[in-house]
Amino acid sequence: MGILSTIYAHWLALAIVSFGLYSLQTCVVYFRLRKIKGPWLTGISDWPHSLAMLSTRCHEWYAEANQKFGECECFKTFMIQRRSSADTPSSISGPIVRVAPNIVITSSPKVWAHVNTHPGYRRSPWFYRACRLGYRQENVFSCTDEELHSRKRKQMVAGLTIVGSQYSGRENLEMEISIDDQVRELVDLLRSKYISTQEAIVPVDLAQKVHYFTLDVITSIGHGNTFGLLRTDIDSEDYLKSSHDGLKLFNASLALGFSWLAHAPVIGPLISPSRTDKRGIGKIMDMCFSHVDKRLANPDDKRSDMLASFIRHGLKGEELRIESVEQLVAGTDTTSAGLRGALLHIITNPRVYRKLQEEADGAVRGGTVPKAGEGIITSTQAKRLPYLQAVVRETLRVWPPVADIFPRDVPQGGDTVEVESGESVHLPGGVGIGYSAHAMHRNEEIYGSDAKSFRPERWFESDTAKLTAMLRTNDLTFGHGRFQCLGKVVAHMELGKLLFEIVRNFDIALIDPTKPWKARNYMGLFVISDMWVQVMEREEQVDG
Ligand code: HEM
Repeated sequence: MGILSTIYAHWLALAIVSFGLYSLQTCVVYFRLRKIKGPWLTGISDWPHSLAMLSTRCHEWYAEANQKFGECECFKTFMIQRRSSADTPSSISGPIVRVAPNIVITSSPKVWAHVNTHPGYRRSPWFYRACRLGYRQENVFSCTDEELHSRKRKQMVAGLTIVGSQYSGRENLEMEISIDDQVRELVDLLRSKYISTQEAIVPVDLAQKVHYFTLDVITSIGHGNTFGLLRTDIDSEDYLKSSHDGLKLFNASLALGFSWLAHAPVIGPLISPSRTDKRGIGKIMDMCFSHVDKRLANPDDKRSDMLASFIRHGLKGEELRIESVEQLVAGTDTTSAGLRGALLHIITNPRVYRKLQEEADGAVRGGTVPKAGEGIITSTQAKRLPYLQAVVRETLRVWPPVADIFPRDVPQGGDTVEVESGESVHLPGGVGIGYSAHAMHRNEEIYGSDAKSFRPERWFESDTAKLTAMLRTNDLTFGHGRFQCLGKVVAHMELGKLLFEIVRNFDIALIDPTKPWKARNYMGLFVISDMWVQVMEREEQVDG
């Protein structure tokens, strides 16, 4: 009797055994984390998490989970203390909740810092492998192998920093000049084409122009050549659409559990992004690869940019090519989301807008920054403007530009983590633990009862201990420890310079305040569109 006829003869018995084994496995997985609560079905099924990812609002789902289900047996004392305390905040975020049978998330800065520094935790392959850009090609972000990741970081860190930074790399000498050029391009573009007056409104999609800006910055500091999107004011090659199509596809395949197919033999090479693709990430790859190849073909090129630094530090061949694509993916939607979030909060808060303009005018009058039209504010000057810096911090807090769970696998043998109240929780080995950005950065325990509101003044807190806790938590928006963002210096430079130059030159208002923008979360990155605004020249300009 053949194998098929044997299966046919015993199909019922086989079905019962399979179901029994599946149920047993589900129970075992469920019981490992039974003390940690989560939304309905998350203890036995990945579907609630998958649906949240497909909804493109998973950051909100994570935050709600923390808020509603943070009361687990492990935190009994924590919750009782909070409930009986006189200043009980209206919303308490539970420090650890379950979002899938084998995954928990935390809103505790203490736990998240521990997870990112304690040896043995490693990036969870189910998430990070889905961030590979080509067939089985690791980039620094997708890397789950600790040794390879650490080697890559060492080779790349200098290219993404500047003279006098914490890494003191004298590597990317042209970085600030390149960013200044793009700030100037964006201000000129708004001024030459999109100025509204009291007689006529000229709508402009600020989300799109900001994306042109970040893409031109990255290609300029990265490859020494911009796409020229701001100069031409058109994305004729569909770079934006290509990268967003790619993100959508990555997000859907991860949510539906198919992303592993892209690394499987035979089928993987056929479906992974490739430079021959006409759209998506493949198209972006082709453009980046061409830049790298041109540079390698001309070893006499004396440019001092990110690519030159990567080459000097030993990146070569396919690895160099793929890292140049990764910088583009990591450095555009992230900073774009930060800039758009800042601009939206500024233009919808008249008090904040006015205070920023007053600070800018005062700095011009005091001669500490260049007059409008005579130069772009330097990064050092921007860092000395306290209200501007408070607005940047407050934006990153209330609207963390990168908001996925960034899961790590707990070391084999498990680990015991301690939350802020001092209570300990044991996490079994192999369980994934991620981060709930919106729950952490809007936590009333850390930031006070108005934590959900945009109030830059909170950063002038006089209680030193409270301020220190706030600053430490806020710094986590760029990751932590050995996984911390490599582009933090670049991002801060873009934020400080562009926000200053926009507010000192223009008065901006939304066209339709009931629909400020469309924002969708794909794998933690925000694709934002339709941020229609009117831009007016400022009536009172300071002459200096
Ligand atoms: C406001 C803007 C930005 C935010 C909020 C941000 C946030 C983050 C976060 C949270 C991580 C850590 C992810 C993890 O833990 O797995 C990260 C990693 C990374 N970021 Fe950023 N990022 C920003 C801008 C940039 C820019 C402009 C670049 C490049 C020019 C960049 C390049 C990278 C790279 C290469 C990594 C991977 C580091 C590693 O794996 O060791 N980021 N970023």
